[in-house]
Amino acid sequence: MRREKDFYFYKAKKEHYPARSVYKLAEAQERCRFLKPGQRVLDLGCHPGSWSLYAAGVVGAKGLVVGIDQHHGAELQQKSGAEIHRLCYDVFSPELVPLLRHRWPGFHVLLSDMAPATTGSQYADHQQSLALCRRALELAGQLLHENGTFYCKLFQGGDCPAFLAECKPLFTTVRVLKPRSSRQESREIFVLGLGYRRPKQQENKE
Ligand SMILES: C[S@@+](CC[C@H](N)C(=O)[O-])C[C@H]1O[C@@H](n2cnc3c(N)ncnc32)[C@H](O)[C@@H]1O
Repeated sequence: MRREKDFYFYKAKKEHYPARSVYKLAEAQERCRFLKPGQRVLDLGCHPGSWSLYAAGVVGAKGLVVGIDQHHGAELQQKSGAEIHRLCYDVFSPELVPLLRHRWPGFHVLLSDMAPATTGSQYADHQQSLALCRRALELAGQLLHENGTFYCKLFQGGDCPAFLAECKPLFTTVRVLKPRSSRQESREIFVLGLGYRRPKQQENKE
């Protein structure tokens, strides 16, 4: 689908972000203030790097951003903010969690802007997006600190309520956001989980 260069495209260019998608995180942050100085942030599907750059600016020099994407990306140009580590992995790789756990003691915020390659079938795109969201939620269970935040893109479809029902017991608050910068015709929405609560069973196992 051909994309019009709109207000957010030019704003991103002016503000030196590689993609207009940055405002889908920035708007959520302006509304809910979940990114805080000093936090460690895991950014799934980070390429080309706008969310990582934005998060690095908010968490600042004492924080850290780890971006994961199946595509290699060019080094990000940063003037200040947290150090950004980019790792080239498929999020379904079994090596990912041991590697992250070895290098960092968990994360305060897990972001996922992961999107499947769209097929033209709304049903197939929804199911593939849902698989990525479920993997992000699974990784949250393994890597997110108690009381942490989850912010995840989902292509809408019939199984949205089921996914929200899976999120609800794991967070104090679950909200669905549709930022203004997300195109009206796009089926994407964003699920925000605040206050991660590790399930009791999992607590006992660890
Ligand atoms: C919309 S882009 C992310 C844009 C990014 N948030 C930014 O602002 O620059 C979606 C990304 O998800 C990545 N992705 C999709 N499936 C993935 C997977 N299984 N593992 C890792 N990355 C994946 C894609 O490679 C793509 O770069």
